[in-house]
Amino acid sequence: MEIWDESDVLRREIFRPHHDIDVAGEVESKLRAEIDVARAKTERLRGEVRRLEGELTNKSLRPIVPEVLKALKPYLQSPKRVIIEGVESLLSWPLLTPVLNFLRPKYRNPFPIFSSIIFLATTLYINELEISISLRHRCERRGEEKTEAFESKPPSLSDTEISNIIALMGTTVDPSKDAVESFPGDKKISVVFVLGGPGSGKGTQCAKIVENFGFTHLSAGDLLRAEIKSGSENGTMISNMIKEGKIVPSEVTIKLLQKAMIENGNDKFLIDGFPRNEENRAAFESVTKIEPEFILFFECPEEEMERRLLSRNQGRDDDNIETIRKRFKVFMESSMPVVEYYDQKGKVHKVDAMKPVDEVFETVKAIFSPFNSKNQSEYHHGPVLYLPFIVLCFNCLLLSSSPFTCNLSMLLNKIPGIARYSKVTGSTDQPVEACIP
Ligand SMILES: Nc1ncnc2c1ncn2[C@@H]1O[C@H](COP(=O)(O)OP(=O)(O)O)[C@@H](O)[C@H]1O
Ligand SMILES: O=c1ccn([C@@H]2O[C@H](COP(=O)(O)OP(=O)(O)O)[C@@H](O)[C@H]2O)c(=O)[nH]1
Repeated sequence: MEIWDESDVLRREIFRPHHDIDVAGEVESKLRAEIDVARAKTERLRGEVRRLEGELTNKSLRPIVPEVLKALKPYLQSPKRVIIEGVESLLSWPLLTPVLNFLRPKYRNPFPIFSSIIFLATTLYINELEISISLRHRCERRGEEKTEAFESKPPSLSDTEISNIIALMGTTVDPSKDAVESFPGDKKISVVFVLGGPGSGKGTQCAKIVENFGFTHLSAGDLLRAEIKSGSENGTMISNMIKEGKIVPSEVTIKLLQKAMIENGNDKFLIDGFPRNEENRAAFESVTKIEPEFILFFECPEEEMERRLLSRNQGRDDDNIETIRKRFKVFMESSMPVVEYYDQKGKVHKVDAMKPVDEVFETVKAIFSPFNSKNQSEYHHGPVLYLPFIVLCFNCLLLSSSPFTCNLSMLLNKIPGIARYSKVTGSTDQPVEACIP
């Protein structure tokens, strides 16, 4: 706590003498924005670090040290923490342990390997930060845009890198917490992924498919926006990612999709706007064990999508020109590979989304025809749904025929309350006693 409070002093001590750089002000606020985005992930990774801390004392885990180093990078995304932990690690670095032992006889470092790793990771991170900051200063001197210079070497990992690390770490989701039930084993779930650039008309066509083919529409973007509104602990992180047009970590989106599917209970789902990258796709398939029936892919030029998004008027934070351009870039770089993956498997149905809404739906209808229309599917279920009613009618018929009435009366008479009712009202044609052999 003492070290944390003195972080500003420490930061100045570390950066100023060597690099003549003031990390306060604009650079720091940029870093803080990055920290906000990374906070949720960092929380989870911190748990992992604690687990690894214990496990690293076991010699058999030493070969994974380079991987642990990599995994620690996002944990060190906060410069404050980097410095504080750097200093802490330095103090507990094994080479210094004898000195410290001499100075403070009670001092013992229980995790020498882990401390070394933290120290190395810290050094690496500070180097990266240093490069980024000096790059910014050089560009500033040349009169270039400050933000561009900064963004050219952000001191954080990309989404894909973070996702890879999360995948590498394996257990970032605590199974005891927020566990999602699995699908009922006997139920065959059909899933269609609806993909296309932002504003290509996915949501519009999904609404029509729901009306005509009895599917349930799950928009990953809508689920994420609902999660923000619900005040969940991931809300700020999701909101920042959406504002930046970035892809929310798979574990968050998949958990929301899986929950919505289980709660809904239907067996046919349109999943709109997901998977958005290869990692989303692989994680969904491995978590849910569901392979999509096919992919409905809306092709639309960027100028048209841009025009549509700017006139969408749904009050969305990300429908502004700056974020729209970022979303287009993410779509081309991260989402198109998913379409290509399924295309190679012969699962993609491409639809020209430039046409008017109804014409687009004509093409969509032809693709969905094997799924039967909603009415037909209700018809198939008809006899099952009406079974109780049919049985009731059948019973009424039986009551009106005397031999059956007799048998039925015999049965009813064995139930005291009903027997009395039957005798008193004389609801059968013959006296009840006469029927008993
Ligand atoms: N075929 C179309 N022609 C013209 N405008 C369309 C068409 N399809 C959708 N739109 C409009 O474009 C905007 C974006 O459509 P939407 O379905 O929300 O896209 P997405 O879900 O792919 O982001 C909406 O305002 C919608 O009314
Ligand atoms: O699986 C998903 C779906 C959406 N998003 C985020 O939600 C935003 C809006 O997505 P949506 O599908 O609602 O809108 P679209 O971009 O298709 O117009 C995206 O830019 C992403 O930031 C995400 O991270 N993962």
